[in-house]
Amino acid sequence: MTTGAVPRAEVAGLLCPSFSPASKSCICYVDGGLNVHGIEGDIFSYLIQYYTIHGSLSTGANETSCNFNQNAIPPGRCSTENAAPWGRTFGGVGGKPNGEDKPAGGFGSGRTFGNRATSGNRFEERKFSSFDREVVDDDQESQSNREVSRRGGMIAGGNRDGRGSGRGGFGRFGNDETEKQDRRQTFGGFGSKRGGFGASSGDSQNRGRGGRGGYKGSNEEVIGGFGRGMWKSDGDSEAGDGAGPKVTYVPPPPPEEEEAIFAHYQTGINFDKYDNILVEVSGHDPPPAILTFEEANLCPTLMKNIARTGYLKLTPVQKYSIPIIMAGRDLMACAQTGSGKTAAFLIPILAHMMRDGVTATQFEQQQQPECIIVAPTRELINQIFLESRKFAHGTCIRPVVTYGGTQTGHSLRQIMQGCNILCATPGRLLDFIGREKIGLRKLQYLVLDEADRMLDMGFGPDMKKLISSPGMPSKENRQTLMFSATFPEEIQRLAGEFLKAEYLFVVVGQVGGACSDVQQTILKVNQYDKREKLVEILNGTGDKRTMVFVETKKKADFIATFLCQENIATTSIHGDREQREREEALYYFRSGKCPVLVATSVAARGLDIENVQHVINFDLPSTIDEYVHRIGRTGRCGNIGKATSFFDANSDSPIAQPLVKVLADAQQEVPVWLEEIACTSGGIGFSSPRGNMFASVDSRKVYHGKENHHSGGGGGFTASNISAPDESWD
Ligand SMILES: Nc1ncnc2c1ncn2[C@@H]1O[C@H](COP(=O)(O)OP(=O)(O)OP(=O)(O)O)[C@@H](O)[C@H]1O
Repeated sequence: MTTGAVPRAEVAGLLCPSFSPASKSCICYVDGGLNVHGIEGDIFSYLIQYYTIHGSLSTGANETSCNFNQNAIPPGRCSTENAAPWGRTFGGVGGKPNGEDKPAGGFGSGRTFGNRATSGNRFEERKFSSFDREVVDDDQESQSNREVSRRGGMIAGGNRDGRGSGRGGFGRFGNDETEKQDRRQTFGGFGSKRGGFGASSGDSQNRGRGGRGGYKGSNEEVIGGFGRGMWKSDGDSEAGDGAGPKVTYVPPPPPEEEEAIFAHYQTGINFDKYDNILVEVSGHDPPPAILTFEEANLCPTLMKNIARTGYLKLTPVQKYSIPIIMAGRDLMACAQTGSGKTAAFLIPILAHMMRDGVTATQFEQQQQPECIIVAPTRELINQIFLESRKFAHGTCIRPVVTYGGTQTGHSLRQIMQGCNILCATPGRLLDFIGREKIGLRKLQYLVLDEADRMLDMGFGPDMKKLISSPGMPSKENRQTLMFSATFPEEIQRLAGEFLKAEYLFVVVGQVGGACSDVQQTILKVNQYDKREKLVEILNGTGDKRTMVFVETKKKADFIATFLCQENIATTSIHGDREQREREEALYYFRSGKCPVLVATSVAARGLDIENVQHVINFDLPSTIDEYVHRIGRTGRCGNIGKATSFFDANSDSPIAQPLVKVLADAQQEVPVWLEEIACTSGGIGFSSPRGNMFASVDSRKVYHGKENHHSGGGGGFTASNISAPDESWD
């Protein structure tokens, strides 16, 4: 596989075990599945995609470009002599890129990818070549990383210290534990191999630890903490044992100008229809709902902030949740995506804090927040933080955010300046509690947003750790609030551990129901035709902001690359991208510079992006709850949206049954063929724990009535085997 190997030589910044300086070439071969051997195949293919998307590859003394000649394999030869620039070789059909007479075979004649991806036979360095790298400024410490980023994440010339967060993604490349075998087989060179640089393809703990890694920069910040276990959901490698790279990314500061702080988008034509949705409150002695903000008896500053945010009317979840929270009750609330759950908990919490005269205390070594909010993804927790800033504006209450993938020193400095509301992802929160930077003595409110996700297998252990942390008030002595659009019964049961026995359960509409403002279309498209169909749809929608969901991180990059080649301005977000890149991707998507965002499930929940008009499930998710969250990125706050899902009968049949139910419940057209598949498939073992059962009731009633809602397709899941997805989210 490798001949004349000179270890640690580089190919375009990639350590290439087979690089020979004499011939400036490396020997490698491409197998039938398009796995490139000899230079860490998966990583290599990822690099190609990466450079194609980010287009910052340059060639220098220690760099070379590679081509893979499909006709000459195995083995194929890659060399500087016959190489076209990388950005131009991807996607060819085993021949000459774009008609040029080069021996470059391209990388596209695999079983699934490639043949159809080659209209131009060319990936050019275009719109995304620099990604405006200066948008977010790093601090001094991360100078070298800045260089890394400008160049697209890799540095030529040897093992650079100070890679910092670098291309941490490689560390986990190939760790797609949940990637389905069938998909792997048809996915050509992307996703069939495990491992990679610093990868630990094992369990989720290792995933987090080995995570972004393999490199250790000289300027690493060694951080003590709870040790390995706690990192499993964090997804960055500020590891407790100092083995991971330092994370140096400092996010841009939040806006200070009032106009930006209170920026919001318009409610849609269906906003008033929220009033017609049935709301059910279960539990003892619930306080009555309020109909207007005035009835909530909020202090003038908060009222003013609410008005500036553009809220005139309460949404149903707010009508019920605000008085419940203000009455000091624990709450589990389930309401459709985009219907204002964030404000439903922030407003009453802030109302209490303002009433109690809470003020931030600066420069205390250990901050004691009154409220902790946790959410499963970095972008979501940041969004919640920005919302809390709106409502707290002009008061002495200080919200702070901290999440993985960002420099801890920066977060700590923010916290030290005073912290009343701490918005955090779980790994980072546990770290700070473990390091006694955050104390829990004053904690009154614990909020789990996307609570079903926070309690499932992925984050559940972290949440348990959190509630048993030293100083954590018992559930009797704190107020615990849980919000989501989906609440599988098993998760509801688990939630009991966190909530007082007499908690209230508010259900707006149906638990797990899709937002009825989203027009859902299911298309039967087989694996091989998906890309063509995607391009057809995107070409027909012009500049409409569209999110395209795929199943794996690698595929996200691949599809983004492919769309770029098709001249569709696209960016991507997934857990193998650096945090800086993730935020840039969102920035470009939000601003409309890249109207298409290819995403994994990391972007499925909570993200509130204005004007997302279309969600495309290129791959259907494996659970119906995930489907509901994904399509909920559009049709928010009374606006209408569209969701199109590609259904491949070979792999998606198990979700047919719950899908039919979701469509029917949302008064959507159910294709006859889908109903037929649903009838024959049964959905066993695939759907969410609730299978095809859509409880519109509090699961406590279910126990009392001894009903069994797992018949007919629940698949016998228990809470502990609700799968953690492909992503490490936190
Ligand atoms: N009462 C209101 N009036 C007008 N706009 C509102 C109101 N409440 C919330 N919004 C806006 O609606 C949008 C969706 O709210 P939010 O993100 O809280 O939804 P969500 O229910 O948490 O959705 P998801 O389930 O996807 O997390 C936000 O832009 C928010 O500012």
